[in-house]
Amino acid sequence: MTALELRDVEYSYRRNVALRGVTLTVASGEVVAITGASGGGKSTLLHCAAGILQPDSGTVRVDGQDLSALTEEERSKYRRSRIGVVLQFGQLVPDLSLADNVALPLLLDGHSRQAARTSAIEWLDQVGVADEAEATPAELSGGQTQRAAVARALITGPAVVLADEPTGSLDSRAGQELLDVLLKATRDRGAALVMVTHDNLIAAVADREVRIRDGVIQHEVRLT
Ligand SMILES: Nc1ncnc2c1ncn2[C@@H]1O[C@H](COP(=O)(O)OP(=O)(O)OP(=O)(O)O)[C@@H](O)[C@H]1O
Repeated sequence: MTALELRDVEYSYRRNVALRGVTLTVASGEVVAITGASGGGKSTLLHCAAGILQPDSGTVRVDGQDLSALTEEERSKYRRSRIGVVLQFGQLVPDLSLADNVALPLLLDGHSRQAARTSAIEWLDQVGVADEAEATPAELSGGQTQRAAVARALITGPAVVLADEPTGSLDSRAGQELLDVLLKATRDRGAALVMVTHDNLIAAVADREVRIRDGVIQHEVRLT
């Protein structure tokens, strides 16, 4: 089943053209690494796929839903439940505990505080930081907070997880561990995983590598 489909997506920052007609289809359960030199358009592609940026033209479908067909309010609700996002760092709310950070998407979707926290603590356990549930991000390592970011991205059961340099702020060992957690969590749930990376480690575990340059997909390599 197709989890994510970008068709002829174009995006410009004022006169700076970042994507020049990108078409990409990712199946449920597939792991795709987006690679390429700096400035090629990797992050812009990810932000369009996440519904954070609206393409100037072309369509983005997540789990069959055309994001541009939704109102802004519908889109943000859809994004929250069907799209998980993991960034390089700094994604968690600094004043909230890990448990409250991870519970947040469920609270915003109207779940009770107790149900949201119970689920958050289960998720923190799955990503290996349940003992740190009541600590705030500043009290923890980069690897621990990134694990919580993975839990927060997955707690709503998204069809697609989009990760922008998820291991970029970590040393190689913590990076490898985070990658293992991210791959397992998405595979267990059959979600598609699309990761932007400079890291060969990530490209090596992906099913497919998509290289982008000057806003165009330069080539795709199936790795498995
Ligand atoms: N907020 C912005 N305003 C104007 N131009 C931007 C903005 N963000 C990105 N760009 C430009 O869009 C193009 C694509 O940038 P993008 O960040 O998507 O590339 P990238 O491949 O992710 O780069 P990097 O690997 O350095 O993160 C570049 O020319 C960049 O300068």
